[in-house]
Amino acid sequence: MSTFPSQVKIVEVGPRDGLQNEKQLISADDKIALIDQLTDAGLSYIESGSFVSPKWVPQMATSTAVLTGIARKSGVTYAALTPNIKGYDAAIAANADEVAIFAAASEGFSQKNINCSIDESIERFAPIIAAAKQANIKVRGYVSCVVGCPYDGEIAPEQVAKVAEKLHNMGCYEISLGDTIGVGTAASVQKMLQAVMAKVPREHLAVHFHDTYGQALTNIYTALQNGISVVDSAVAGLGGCPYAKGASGNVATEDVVYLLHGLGITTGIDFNKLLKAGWFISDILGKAPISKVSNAYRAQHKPYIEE
Ligand SMILES: CC(=O)SCCNC(=O)CCNC(=O)[C@H](O)C(C)(C)COP(=O)(O)OP(=O)(O)OC[C@H]1O[C@@H](n2cnc3c(N)ncnc32)[C@H](O)[C@@H]1OP(=O)(O)O
Ligand SMILES: CC(=O)CC(=O)O
Repeated sequence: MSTFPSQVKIVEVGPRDGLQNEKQLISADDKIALIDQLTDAGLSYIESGSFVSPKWVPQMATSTAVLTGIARKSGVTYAALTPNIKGYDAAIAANADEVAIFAAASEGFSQKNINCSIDESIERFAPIIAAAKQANIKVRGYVSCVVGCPYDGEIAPEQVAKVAEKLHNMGCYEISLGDTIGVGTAASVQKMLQAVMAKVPREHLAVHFHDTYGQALTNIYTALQNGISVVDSAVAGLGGCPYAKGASGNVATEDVVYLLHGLGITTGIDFNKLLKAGWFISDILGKAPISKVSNAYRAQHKPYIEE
């Protein structure tokens, strides 16, 4: 217990990772309403869009409208994904507070996801880092497929460490380690974290688990035991990647907050407002949240815990 951080920052990726794979196009207004509710619930970091090719990810074509339409709250970071300098310029024009670049630990996924090799992707990111440095914009880095890849299979922890170190050395202030297809277990995640922490200090690491095999909370617990204090999650357990067939949603923010609060770890999040935000977007999508916690509260308190 004593090794756990006393406070955890949740990076809410629902409006981006959560929605990017939804076939039904969600309007900018609905995305704005979701982000505003998440802000009101106390999330301090909300990945609000993605400036990628709309031909590749049509759902994210509203990102300029979304980032320019939200009610910004002081102290909250509204970030966006940027694969190249074109995306960076568009994100900054839309007032993104921060950007995130995204590499992969596997060549197969890098090719399918961003149409280039890992080394080429690092080259494409260099101008983003340079421009962001000049503009005083922080850059977050992702490494996808940190345990397994839908194309290349099992991924060696040393390969993850190599890519994470590259992103860290080139100027990313934080590296988010993504189990894109959710195959990790406590044992494989521990091995991967050990290899990465030998190259990048844990203070600069975040974890990003998809829950395909139901292991996400256990894997987060493993990361917390390693002193990692930044966790990515998506409200209502939304999510999936268009280039990782069969991968299910991100771990639900509701489930993560329930775990953290149960451990006495503070998050600054109003749990009830978070539940409401999850039901708001799930109603629009026509399905219940993929969060056991949220469904349990709904069943017991109909529809939420009334204040
Ligand atoms: C694990 C995860 O969840 S990661 C997130 C999910 N995955 C993604 O979002 C990846 C999406 N991938 C992509 O958008 C693409 O692979 C890219 C843009 C990164 C690279 O695609 P490429 O086809 O190699 O790009 P290229 O530079 O050749 O440009 C092709 C077209 O895309 C357009 N384009 C390139 N970058 C962008 C951008 N950032 N924003 C909008 N359009 C863009 C170009 O203008 C060009 O348009 P045109 O055909 O009308 O002339
Ligand atoms: C960029 C991401 O969304 C991280 C991942 O799931 O691989």
